[in-house]
Amino acid sequence: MVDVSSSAETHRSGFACFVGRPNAGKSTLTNALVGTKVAITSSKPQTTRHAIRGIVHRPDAQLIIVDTPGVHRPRTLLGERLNDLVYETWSEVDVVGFCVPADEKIGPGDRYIAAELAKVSERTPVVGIVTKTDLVSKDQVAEQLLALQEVMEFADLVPVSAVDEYQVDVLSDLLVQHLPEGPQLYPDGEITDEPETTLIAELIREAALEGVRDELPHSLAVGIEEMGPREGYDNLVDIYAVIYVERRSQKAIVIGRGGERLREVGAGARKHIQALLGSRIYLDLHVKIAKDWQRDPKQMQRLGF
Ligand SMILES: Nc1nc2c(ncn2[C@@H]2O[C@H](COP(=O)(O)OP(=O)(O)OP(=O)(O)O)[C@@H](O)[C@H]2O)c(=O)[nH]1
Repeated sequence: MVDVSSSAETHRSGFACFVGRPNAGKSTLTNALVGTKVAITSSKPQTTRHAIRGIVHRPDAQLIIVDTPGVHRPRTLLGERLNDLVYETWSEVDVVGFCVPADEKIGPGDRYIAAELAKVSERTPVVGIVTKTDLVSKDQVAEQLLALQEVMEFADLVPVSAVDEYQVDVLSDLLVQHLPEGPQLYPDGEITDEPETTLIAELIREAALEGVRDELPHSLAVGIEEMGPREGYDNLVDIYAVIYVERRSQKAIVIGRGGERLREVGAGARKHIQALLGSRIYLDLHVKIAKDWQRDPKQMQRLGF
């Protein structure tokens, strides 16, 4: 079970994706969750394999819903074997929503997805979602929930209707409860075509602050020096980033004994960046001392402030 007792001030942020056979209602549900207030354009720069489908902005959380490459497309799901990228995405997001429509019998397609999902469910919680409840009776919804429960072990089960907006807020709460604590990653409002590097820098900053927030309050910034797909590779993005600190002592904290901490920072950031981009990344992290960068307008600009 998830912890619902945490304080109201806790802010969570992270990633989710929906899976389910074609027509299960994934896109409609994403739109219902995101709502109309925040219009989300699918930001899909070159490096991004799977687009961000929507961002749920809440006072207490930010939930970024990403595509699973290959899985959302009709046909590939039943016909072909899922590729490695799908498993990677499933293990990189914080929670997966498995959608099954209320008005169709659970079939081999659903069982196939469930069996594949079960392989990652130890790492990533899976929420079972019965969609389109407005199309059937209450009894049928109950039956479908029972049937779904048989298919695999779920972290939570919930019936929803995107059309009636029935329990969409409940689903939002459930998904958010599986996210780690973290700050708002995207600004409110529409996504522009610019923020990919901003978000990546923020993910690295978050990972760098993990556990040492008190020691490194605001004196840490991240700059993305260079980023792009590696030539000759189908699915690999190189990212060169610099973590800027103000003092030698802070540099030592970030790097840790024998570089151990920096490796952890890299691993933590990589997981979420891969979830965001939908491709493998090579993350080159350096720590530099930028003395008093907070007071230097030139440096501030370079760091995106
Ligand atoms: N009645 C009703 N219809 C719904 C609901 N959600 C989705 N639909 C309809 O179901 C159909 C499929 O919905 P999508 O959201 O496109 O399904 P999807 O899972 O994203 O489909 P793919 O992109 O093919 O994988 C559409 O015609 C939707 O209008 C719902 O809550 N109630």
